Amino acid sequence: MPDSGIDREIGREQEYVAALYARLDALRGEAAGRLAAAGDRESAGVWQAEVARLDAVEEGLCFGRLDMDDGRRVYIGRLGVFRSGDGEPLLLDWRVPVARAFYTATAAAPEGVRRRRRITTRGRTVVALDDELLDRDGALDDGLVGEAALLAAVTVERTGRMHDIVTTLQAEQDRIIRHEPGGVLVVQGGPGTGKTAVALHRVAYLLYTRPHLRTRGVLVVGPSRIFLDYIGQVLPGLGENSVVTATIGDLRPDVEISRVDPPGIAELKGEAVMAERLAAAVRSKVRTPDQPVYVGFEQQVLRLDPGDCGRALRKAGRAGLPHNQARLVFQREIVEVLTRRLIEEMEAVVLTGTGEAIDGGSPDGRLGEADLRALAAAGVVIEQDERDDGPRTLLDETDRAGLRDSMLADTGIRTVLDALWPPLTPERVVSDLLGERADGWSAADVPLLDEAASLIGRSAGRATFGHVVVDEAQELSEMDWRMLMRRCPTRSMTLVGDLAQTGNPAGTASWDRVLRPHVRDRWRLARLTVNYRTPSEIMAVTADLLAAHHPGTPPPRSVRSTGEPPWRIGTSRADLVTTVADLATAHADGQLGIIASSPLIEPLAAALSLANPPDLTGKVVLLTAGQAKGLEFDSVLIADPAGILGAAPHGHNDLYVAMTRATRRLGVVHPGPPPAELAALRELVGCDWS
Ligand SMILES: Nc1ncnc2c1ncn2[C@@H]1O[C@H](COP(=O)(O)OP(=O)(O)OP(=O)(O)O)[C@@H](O)[C@H]1O
Repeated sequence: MPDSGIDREIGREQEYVAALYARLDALRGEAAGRLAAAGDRESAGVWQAEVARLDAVEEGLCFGRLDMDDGRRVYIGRLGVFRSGDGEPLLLDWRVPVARAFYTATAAAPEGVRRRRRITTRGRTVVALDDELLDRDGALDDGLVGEAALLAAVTVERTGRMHDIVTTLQAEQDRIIRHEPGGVLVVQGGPGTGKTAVALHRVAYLLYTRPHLRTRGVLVVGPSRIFLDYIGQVLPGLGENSVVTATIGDLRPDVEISRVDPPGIAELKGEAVMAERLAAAVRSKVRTPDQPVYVGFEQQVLRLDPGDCGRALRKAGRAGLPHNQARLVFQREIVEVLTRRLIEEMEAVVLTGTGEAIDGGSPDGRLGEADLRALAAAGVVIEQDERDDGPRTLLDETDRAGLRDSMLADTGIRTVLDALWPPLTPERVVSDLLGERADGWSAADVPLLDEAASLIGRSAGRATFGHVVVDEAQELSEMDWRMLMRRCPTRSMTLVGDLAQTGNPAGTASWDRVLRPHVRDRWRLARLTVNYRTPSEIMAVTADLLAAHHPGTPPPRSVRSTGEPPWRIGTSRADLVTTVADLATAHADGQLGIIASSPLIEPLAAALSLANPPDLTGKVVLLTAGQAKGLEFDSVLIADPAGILGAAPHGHNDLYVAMTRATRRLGVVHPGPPPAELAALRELVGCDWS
């Protein structure tokens, strides 16, 4: 189109977009008015959310237009806007079915679309239009939709905060986002394939199409607080503010994580067998005596036989309740036995009308002092003139209930009951099992405490969710999965991850292995194959690492090349910090992430005056490979790759994570010879990032 034609077209779209913003402003005014007039907290909450939703869509309100074969024309944007009066749709929400073709139509399968137009706005001004005609015969189809806009989006400078990709979602991503919500959907994909982005857009899609999830709740689990901060703006930017985000540790806010487990221990604590051990530990606290137990109550001595205890234990066990609740059943049973015994004793001394003692009662035919005291303790007062009445049942049901309550409140009886079936706390169960002093908990203890809480019945009131999303799902241990499944009774889940990036030794190498115990084979696998982050030059140098440790895992196809091959610089251990610091100081273009082995973090933070824990919005961000999980930077400098490789059993995966965080440039500084996996990298003598 000649320039004047483009300008005219932009002008026309500007008019349309201006009308949309005018309507949006009117809706905002209306919502603000309703909020101000709201009479109760509930309606204030509703209008508050509506105001936030309308505010969130200011940037990029309208980003597309579809011209259909049948002459219809629809505009697509961040939310649905309707004309006042006749309710005619002016803008379609990207989540409605008609809008789907915006993401999936191709020249080969145009889905009734003649033209797809991308509308780029800055503020409220239309600045560019990008048209694709889909009805041309033989048009090239490389699988990418709106390539120019996509490439513009993926090359933009990073800020330390993730943004939504609603304007450039690709077809393979859209399919996952709109996948039906029931059951477990696993999204496996290499680095940079958009797993996080897709998971978050899926949440927005599900909340829009299944409004009941707003009340049931949606939980997004991420690997760290740093990561949750990184993604924190995406859902609000899509108008969704109602989602709970948490790390696995946050699922038990009452547990303070204050220590790190030694190597190997976290792995053991994460194994599913720990659940059996905890259950056995809880069971072992319940004891059947092998001798009769004598219980004193108000100067009466009552006998409990092992058989009595066994019967009560079995009855409590059959109730199928958690330990502390089943304990109450057990106590009731035992107290019932004791009450019966006591009444037998008492009724043995009741007199007949002629003054005879029945049942071999006392020869003088009177209630003994001890009997009277026991009865008085139970609140049963026998008047003087009643004591010699004839044969009768001494205690009615109210008296018996009073007697049972007194027994339950009696410290002596409670001590006996607690010795047989003690009350438990999760902390005690876990520390007894681990044989550790409870001087603080580690992250791997959290699911153990949660398991123990559910075994003993201390999990009432824990939040559950209608849908759960887990990012970096490969990091969860078997015990973490158990804890998470308890938060999602419907088993409606979206799990995204990459088995080649597992860093946690207790994490997984098989989706089937971790999911089968919970959902058998009722889970679906979807794959993402295109890497939008990492250029082909960087992916090429990770090939050896991937092939060595994950043979058979195809690397994702990079969507672009930069012409900037990654490099490495050798140095001595003594010069390592200075070399890295010099390179960081020389870096000027965009955001730099320095990913270092753990022992280097402190000296580097000191040398470069960098925040530790990291500040993701800084020009230079310093972090470990574990902390870098899920994040990205314009440039990445890896310091001490051998240190990262050797620090953990899955060090190769950690190095793979570190190498795939860059959108443009990757440099490696290694003390001594480079690890074999990186030997093929171009070696530089000095570097200024140019
Ligand atoms: N369709 C898209 N349009 C624009 N940008 C995209 C698209 N898909 C992904 N991206 C961008 O690519 C980058 C990587 O996406 P994301 O972090 O979701 O990948 P990931 O698969 O979770 O990566 P990793 O496993 O390495 O953490 C992000 O900057 C994201 O915004």
